Amino acid sequence: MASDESAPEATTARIEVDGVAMVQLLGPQDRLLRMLEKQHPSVDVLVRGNEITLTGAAGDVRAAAALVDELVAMTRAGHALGPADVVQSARILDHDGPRPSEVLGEAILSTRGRVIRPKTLGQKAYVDAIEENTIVFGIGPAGTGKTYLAMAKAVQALQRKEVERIILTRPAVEAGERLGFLPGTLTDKIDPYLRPLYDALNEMMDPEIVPRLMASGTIEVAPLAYMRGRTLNDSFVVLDEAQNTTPEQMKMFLTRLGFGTKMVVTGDITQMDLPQGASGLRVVTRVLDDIDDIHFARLTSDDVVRHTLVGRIVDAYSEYDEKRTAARAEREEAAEFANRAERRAGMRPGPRDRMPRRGRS
Ligand SMILES: Nc1ncnc2c1ncn2[C@@H]1O[C@H](COP(=O)(O)OP(=O)(O)OP(=O)(O)O)[C@@H](O)[C@H]1O
Repeated sequence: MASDESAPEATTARIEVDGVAMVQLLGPQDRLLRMLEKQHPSVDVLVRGNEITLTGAAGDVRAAAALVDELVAMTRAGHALGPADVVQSARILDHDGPRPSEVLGEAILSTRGRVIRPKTLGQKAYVDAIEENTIVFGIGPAGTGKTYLAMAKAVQALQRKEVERIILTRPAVEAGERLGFLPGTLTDKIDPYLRPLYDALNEMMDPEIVPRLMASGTIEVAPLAYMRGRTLNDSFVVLDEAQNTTPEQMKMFLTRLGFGTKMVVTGDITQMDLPQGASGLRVVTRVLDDIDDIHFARLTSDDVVRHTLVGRIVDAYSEYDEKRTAARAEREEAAEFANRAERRAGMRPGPRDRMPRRGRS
């Protein structure tokens, strides 16, 4: 509960924290408190017992108090807060829309003593879209949790018995389609490409269960070429690194959809490994733009949950790419203009060009 005492130059808000251990709220060695101060550097934060006093300009104090209230609500709901939660909560409060505790509070999976939750607004929208649609495309830069959250939703669906199987697939650009796999030797050959999917699975499930579920076919990790000719029923299917599919592969994959199946396709259009030609992911965004039950979730540098520098690296590259694209468009336009001028200079006007256009059909 916060109370205001207005002074001419500064406002003070006092927040009594009930029902929450202060160490959970402020973190070991006050790490979360330091993070809180970083979000609102102009506000003085004083903690005495279970009372937090915030002093500073009225607007800043109000924002800091709203942040504290949200952190208290999340802690009270059993959310073990980390520094990223403080940063993300402050960001979410900057937007009109759902409250941080609504965005960051959803538990997708509890596994090995950890709870997997969305960590940003974009991740929450992505997870909600997966819940609500049959086919979801998660498109955005590296490190935004596209694969991780798709897999968490897959494991959740299996645990809730909404599906019978999980299928994880990737286009194996360098080997998969060219080597020609034999089922018996699959694991040996595909490991390097599918390794990240195994690793994420092992983070989300008891590592002892994973081989058992794979042996029984409940979980299948296979190159995209293995989907050809099949109908995928009662499954949760994740196609990862979809920027490396050709348009034909993407169509082949999407048309495998059977009853009771959900598909999540993840990719980053800026990270294509294909030597040439169009990306199936780029094409599909235009082809399936406006179909009910198919959703395109866009993640951005704001959703990067790796080191905060990764978000800035992503932005810097986007800016560089935009400049290059603009420069290329300018060059093409100049060349086209020069071409046209040359054509005009080289061509004597014909009789049709001198004739008035009106009346021609
Ligand atoms: N909500 C989350 N909770 C916990 N960890 C997360 C979350 N989102 C992402 N991560 C972490 O970030 C890492 C990167 O996520 P992920 O591999 O899904 O990114 P991506 O968007 O698919 O990027 P890439 O294109 O590089 O694969 C994951 O391995 C995971 O450790």
